[in-house]
Amino acid sequence: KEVETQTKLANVVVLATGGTIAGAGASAANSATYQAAKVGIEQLIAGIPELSKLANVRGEQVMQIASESITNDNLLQLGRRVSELADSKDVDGIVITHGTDTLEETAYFLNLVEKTDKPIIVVGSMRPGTAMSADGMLNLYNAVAVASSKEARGKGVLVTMNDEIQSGRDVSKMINIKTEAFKSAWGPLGMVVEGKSYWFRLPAKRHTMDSEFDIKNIKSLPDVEIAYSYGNVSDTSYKALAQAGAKAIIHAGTGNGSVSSRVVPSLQALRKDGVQIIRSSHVNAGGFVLRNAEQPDDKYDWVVAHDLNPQKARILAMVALTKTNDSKELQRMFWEY
Ligand SMILES: NC(=O)C[C@H](N)C(=O)O
Repeated sequence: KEVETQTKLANVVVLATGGTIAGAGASAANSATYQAAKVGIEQLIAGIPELSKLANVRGEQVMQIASESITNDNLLQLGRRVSELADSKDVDGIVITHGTDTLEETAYFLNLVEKTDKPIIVVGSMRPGTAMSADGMLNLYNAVAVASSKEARGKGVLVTMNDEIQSGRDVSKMINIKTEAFKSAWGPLGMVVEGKSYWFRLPAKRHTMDSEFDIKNIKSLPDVEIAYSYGNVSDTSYKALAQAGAKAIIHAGTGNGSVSSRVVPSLQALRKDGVQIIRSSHVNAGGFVLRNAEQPDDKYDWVVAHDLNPQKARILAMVALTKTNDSKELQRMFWEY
């Protein structure tokens, strides 16, 4: 009986969505030229026999796309399936294989809306499985290792890339050609080595069980768009996005989410018309936008995204707008999540 309990393996479901981890190239030398989303989940799992020592693993192909093409409907579809599995008592952990281009967005979305403390791990690769030194196998092995561990419970949605365990909220694709592509301004939470995880810190922001958002109550996501800022920027894109129906515009600002004097009047006018203006920063290694520091946000009734990069700010804005259109409430959410 004792032996039986000791060797009881966790049940882990791998939900496959495509990406380079399911990619295939013409030759082993093709590490960057290949087609994403080609290989099915059964084949990926069969390629790593060592998984069977970590957990009882089964796969499900939810979609088969390159992650740059993920839509809001795809996010909702995936989120609902994760939620169903998390509610099942036969499932101990969930892994999602995903393209790396928007992996940080999906991971943050799930971190906000999944009401579970079971491990949810999002994983991708930078090289297709057909390439020399492909990174997908080990990344997926690590993801299953973390998903099947008790220590990963209650830590929010996690990402395992390059031997690191990152918070899905903080992590971002910072480099697009190296296998050490994913980093967080605040550092990884831990490491996973030879199938064992080593933890060093915990996420500080609200997530999953402690979140006020629930995928079960989200029918659709509102239109939130991003406008990129730079020297000599004009208001053309901001106005066009609002005209096309954006409920909020994420200002992907320079530096501290600063706003060019050329576009300030237009952003004020858009806010008066009901569009939420959310100031974020597009600096590479981690923006940090403070309220009323670069612009009088109180006076203009704008929101700041704090340390969320523009693409993560879009995710939180969409989810938040399913609950409220009050700018003070939105700002509270941007501080708390
Ligand atoms: N490395 C990758 O997965 C990139 C690919 N374009 C994707 O996001 O699906």
